[in-house]
Amino acid sequence: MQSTIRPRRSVLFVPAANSRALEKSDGLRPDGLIYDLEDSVSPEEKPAARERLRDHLEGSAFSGERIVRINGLDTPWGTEDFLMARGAGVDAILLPKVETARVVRQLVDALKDTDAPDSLKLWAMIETPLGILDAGSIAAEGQGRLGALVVGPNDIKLATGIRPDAARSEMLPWLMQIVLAAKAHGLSVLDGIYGDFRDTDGFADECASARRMGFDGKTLIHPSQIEPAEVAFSPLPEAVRWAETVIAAFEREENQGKGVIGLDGRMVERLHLVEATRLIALRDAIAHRA
Ligand SMILES: CC(C)(COP(=O)(O)OP(=O)(O)OC[C@H]1O[C@@H](n2cnc3c(N)ncnc32)[C@H](O)[C@@H]1OP(=O)(O)O)[C@@H](O)C(=O)NCCC(=O)NCCSC(=O)C[C@H](O)C(=O)O
Ligand SMILES: [Mg+2]
Repeated sequence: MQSTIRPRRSVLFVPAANSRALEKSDGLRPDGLIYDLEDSVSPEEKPAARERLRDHLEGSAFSGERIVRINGLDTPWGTEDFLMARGAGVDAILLPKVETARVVRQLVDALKDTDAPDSLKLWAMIETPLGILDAGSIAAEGQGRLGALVVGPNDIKLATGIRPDAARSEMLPWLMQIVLAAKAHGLSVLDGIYGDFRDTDGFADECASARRMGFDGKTLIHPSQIEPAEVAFSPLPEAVRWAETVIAAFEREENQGKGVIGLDGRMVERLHLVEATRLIALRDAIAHRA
């Protein structure tokens, strides 16, 4: 299990080929930024984008979580991207199109015996049929290095040919499989992007459904999506009140040592105390975000 809660409600992709977007990202306040070297960067731009990103990261003022999405290791750019990201002082390296546990193991090993800090995590995008089928083994292979699974809906659509409805009904079993794989191994899990960035109602609906499914947050493509994502994935005031009540009830002298109590006409067990404590920790982590 993760020892500290880190809010990952809003994690914005920033194309490393776009110097204006890089500059702009420094002044934004999502929980995290994913600097992208993969799909938003054309093959011709890849080497220059990597150098631009290296320079940017050196002087970046962004205080949230910083992640670099590299190209796949089976591409001409993946290894150099990985080496650059490893030395750039970021929080995580996001691997695209992860299909096997072997790839995770390879990169976990590549970080051993280097000066990469233990705090440097790997994140894995699950966005192909094989990746979805093997999500459990991928999540299991992290050896403490893997921090999160991230859904890639565009690649899933490309690889499968599905045309999901607005509620993503056709995709739900796959999304839930990814959520389950992450939860089974104590990883964060982030929902994929919502491409129609002017459709605010559609975005809000998708965030709400992602939250119900158990996602910790959503990856984003546009600054306008940050605030609605944070609203959707923050603890609701009534949930905070419930959590405080549960914690206070279990602290009462008469409830010491009890596994189950009645509270306002409802059964409350110690597992609810775990849930309440986690919720308060998330609320506090959000409040204390740098
Ligand atoms: C989608 C965009 C190309 C739209 O850009 P644009 O038309 O310029 O939008 P706006 O004019 O509304 O932008 C307003 C200002 O905001 C800045 N901006 C826009 N997007 C970003 C961003 N992501 N990060 C930082 N800043 C951003 C603009 O520069 C404007 O600033 P100003 O000049 O001051 O007015 C664009 O939003 C974009 O490129 N988004 C990210 C695209 C991306 O990274 N794609 C790859 C990741 S998603 C993916 O790969 C899917 C996944 O793998 C899967 O399989 O599903
Ligand atoms: Mg993708």
